[in-house]
Order: sequence, then C-alpha cells, then structure tokens
Amino acid sequence: MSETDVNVNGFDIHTTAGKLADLQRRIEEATHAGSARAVEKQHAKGKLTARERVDLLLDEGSFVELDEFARHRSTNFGMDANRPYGDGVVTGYGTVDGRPVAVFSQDFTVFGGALGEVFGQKIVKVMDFALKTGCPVIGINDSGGARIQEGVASLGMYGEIFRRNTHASGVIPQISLIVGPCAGGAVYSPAITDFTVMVDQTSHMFITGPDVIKTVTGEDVGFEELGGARTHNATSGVAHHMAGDEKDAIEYVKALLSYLPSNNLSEPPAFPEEADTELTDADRELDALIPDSANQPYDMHTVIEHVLDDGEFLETQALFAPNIVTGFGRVEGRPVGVVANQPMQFAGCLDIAASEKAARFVRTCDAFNVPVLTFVDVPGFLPGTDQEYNGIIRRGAKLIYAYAEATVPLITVITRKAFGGAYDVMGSKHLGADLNLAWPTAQIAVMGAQGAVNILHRRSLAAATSPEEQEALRAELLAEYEDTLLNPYVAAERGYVDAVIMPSDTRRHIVRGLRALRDKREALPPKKHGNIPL
Ligand SMILES: CCCC(=O)SCCNC(=O)CCNC(=O)[C@H](O)C(C)(C)COP(=O)(O)OP(=O)(O)OC[C@H]1O[C@@H](n2cnc3c(N)ncnc32)[C@H](O)[C@@H]1OP(=O)(O)O
Repeated sequence: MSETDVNVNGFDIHTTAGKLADLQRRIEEATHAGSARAVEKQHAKGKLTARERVDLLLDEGSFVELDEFARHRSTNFGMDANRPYGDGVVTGYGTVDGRPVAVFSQDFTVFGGALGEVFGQKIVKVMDFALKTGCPVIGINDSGGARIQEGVASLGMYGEIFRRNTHASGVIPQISLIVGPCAGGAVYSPAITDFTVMVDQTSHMFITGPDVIKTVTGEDVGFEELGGARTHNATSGVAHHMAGDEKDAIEYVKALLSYLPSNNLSEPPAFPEEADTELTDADRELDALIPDSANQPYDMHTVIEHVLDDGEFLETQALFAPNIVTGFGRVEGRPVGVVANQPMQFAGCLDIAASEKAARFVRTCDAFNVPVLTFVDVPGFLPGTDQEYNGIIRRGAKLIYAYAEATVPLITVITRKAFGGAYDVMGSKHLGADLNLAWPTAQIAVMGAQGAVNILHRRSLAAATSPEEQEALRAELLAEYEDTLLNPYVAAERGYVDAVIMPSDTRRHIVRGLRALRDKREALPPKKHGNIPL
C-alpha cells in the first residue's frame, strides 16, 4: 500500500473496508456539523440541537435522514472554506406514534441556521416527499433567516418553500415548531402552516427586528415583547400554543398529530370504543350548570369536558381571543373539533379575533375530516369603533364562510344565548349544521330583553308619568318579551333546532349524532376556489 492510498484519516479508501470506514467518518462529521462551542452556546440558552429535537419528536430509531452529505457550493466571502455536511438543516422522515411523518430541523449551530440554496433544496425535497406520500410535515425552525452570503438564491428557496406550504395546505397537516429565531420573510412559512407552536423565552418571530424598528419608527421594543411566544400567543394570534420548554412543545405537536389524519384523503386516527349511553352522575351535573340569571357567566370548558371522552381537551390558541374556545377531543375514540363561545370572557361576544380564530379552526377541521361540535352562548358581536374600523364586517364574515363551506359532520348545541347575527354565524342550521340541539335555557332571538324593550317600547316607556311607573312598565314588558321569545321553542317549531334536550342528555345526543353522521357525504358546487373575505 502506497502512502497516497491512505487518506488523512488513516484508512485506504481503495479498499472496501476503507470505503466503509470513510462513510462512517463522513456520517460522524455530518452528525457533528456544528462546532462544540456552538453546541455549548445552544445548550446554554436552554435550547436543544437540531438532531436532539428530531430524536425527541420521532419514535426511537425511526428517523431516516435525507441529504446528510449535501453542502453548499457558494464561494462568496470565503464560504468555500467552510462547507459543513448537511448545510445547516437536518431533513428526513420517520414515525410519531407509529405513523409516518416528514421533518426538517434547522441547525442554529451551523451558520446560525441561515437558509441558503442547498439548505432550501433539502427542505423543498422533504416537503415534496411528504406531499407525494401523504404524510404530515413538521418544520422545526431555529434560524437567522435568508443566508446573507447567498443572496437571491436564498430568497428564491424561501419562495419555493412558501409555494409548497400553500399547495400542501389542506392536503397534509403542516406543523411549525419555533424554537429559536424566525425572522424576516422566513416567518411566512410557519404562518401558512396549520399550527405554530412556540417556546416561552427562547423563540421569536418578527418581520423586522428591534434595531430596524428603532431606526424607522423610534419605538423601543425588545425581542421578547416584539415577537416572543407570549406576544404571538396572546396578542397577534400567530401561534397556537405557548410551551414552557422544547419538550413541552414537542409533546403538544405529538398530541395535535394524534387528532389529525395523515392527509385529506384519510380519516383521523380513531381508537373506537363504544360510549356508555346510560345517563351518568357526571352527565347530570350539566343540569345545574346554567345560572338563573342570564348575566351570570359560567365556564364553557365544563360543558366541553362533560362531552368529550375522559374530559380530555387539547385547546388551541388558548391565550388568544379567549372569548371563543377551540380545540380537539374525542367522542367514542374518534377525533372531534370543538368551537365554543366562552361566557367568562366578554360575555362570550364575537369579535374580530374570535371570528378569525374560530374560522381558521373550522376550516382546519373541515380540511382534515374532523367533525365540528359547536357550543353556543353568544350575546352578539362586540360593539365599538375599534371593531368597526378594523373590519369586523369583513373579518367576521370569515366565520360564516367557514361554517357554510364545511362538509364534515356539524353538531351545534345552544346552551343559552344565541342572539342576532351571531346566532346565524355560530354553526346554525341555516349555514348547514346537521344537528342543532338546544337546552331549555336557550334564548334564541334577535336580541336580549333589555335591548328589545328599549327599541319596541321607547315611546310608551317615555310616556310613563313617574320613574316608578316606568320601572314597573319596563319589568312587565321585559317579562312579556322573555316569555314570548327568549326560549328555544320558537326555533324548535320551525325546525331550526332539531331537539330541545336536557343538558344531561347532551353527551348521549352527540354520541348518537356522530354515529349517524359518520358516513355523511356532502359536495359543494364545483369551482376553482371560493373567495373568502381575507
Ligand atoms: C424570505 C426570507 C427573507 C429573510 O429571511 S430576511 C431576514 C434575514 N435575517 C435577519 O435579518 C436576521 C439576521 N440575524 C440576526 O439578527 C441574529 O443573528 C439573530 C438571528 C437574532 C441571532 O442572534 P444571536 O443568537 O446573537 O446569534 P448570532 O448573531 O451570533 O448568529 C449566529 C451565527 O449565525 C450567523 N447568522 C445569523 N443570521 C445569519 C444570516 N441571515 N445569514 C448568514 N449568517 C447568519 C451569524 O453571523 C453567526 O455566525 P458566527 O457564529 O459568528 O460565524
């Protein structure tokens, strides 16, 4: 063996054993592409590495890596001297709870996770793989954004990713984990995906950072306040869950996946079990839930938890627009989506944020064959110039659109108020719900008693000769209105509600309704696409 046959690593790559050893060396190099110092810095920030995240997400031993040896060909700014294997992103496929998924995990320890041409090509390839095989794609984002040295080649790849996010939308579930920076136009990939999960304190999303904002507008704002997990969960509504740490974030992603099918042509995973349709003590608790006073709130979570298997409810966007509750659960082991007004917040009024939150959720369920249960206690739309100027007309319309377009089984339960346009919006019969149930405490009318009496009897109230007489008359008129219209029976007479039920019967009705609707098939008129008011 001549000296040139032995490579720098001490083995002869002209022999089979040498070639195998060379592969092992390359794998080792690819696996440790980030420097030890960069990994240490990453851990010191409370962050995991790209590979540690993949390992946590996927079933043990299931990960199959793609493009491990891909690397950039850029020569700008001395880049050719540093060409790490993998180019800063780990991509591949594996399983979560035994079900196939595709994954990409950006590696902040290599070029700050900045996306160059090859990095982008790797993501595009794994997204195409997911779309072709019909499996969810999970994107783990921890990146400085477009790789500055690679200029437009990098921007072009972002465009390719956005296009694939859009084409995959409604076909395969797409979930984004934000576990570090996600800056500039890069935020638009997660924004198009179905769910975005952020980690408190260590993840940030923004279009322009604090320095640019200071220069352009003079505002002083820090990373956390500008684009931290709390901001995007509670204020902007960009994110769907704020995790305490990365493990929590990954557990949430796994839980989401457990409610979603692999693609739009398959059914969500079910763990069929026959529900006990005998009345239970827990069912009977609902009979005492609604307060006598219509102005007193109660927690709609109680209703939701009494209906779902084991009371298990995975809430989405829990911190955003809490006046409407959205999330997933199971009935008889089969996934359902839940949309519910929350009387504890703004008396359950609909506003812009609540309408958009619920509309997006209904569309997600509809895209992925998840039936929707709607629980209604809504006094109307939130009044105010803020709402009007910001487009409650245009933006509230999204919820109507979402329900009217949905073809999955839809069951609606009116527990108390269903007033005005909000009655129509919240999964009414008129928008296409399959089964509409009402509790005896339901009040289905154009408005509440006070408002109605003020409008209908303004003149007779003004004609009262004393304040005492006016109050007595008002009380009489309120009682008359309440007795005549504030009940579920006027709607029931017309078939707008299919049944008025005891609250304790809700679970049984939902179980039987979902069984009956299991094979529901409904088709909308063919069209290129609708024109939802955006
Ligand atoms: C359509 C998409 C368009 C876009 O993405 S536009 C957005 C472009 N990106 C940005 O403006 C963000 C630039 N980066 C930053 O502001 C900061 O690096 C960031 C993300 C807040 C992280 O800060 P730190 O945690 O302090 O980390 P750091 O600055 O020391 O960075 C670590 C290493 O990563 C490098 N890096 C970060 N962003 C990069 C980029 N975009 N292109 C190329 N390299 C980038 C950075 O130079 C540093 O490298 P090194 O370790 O010093 O060799």
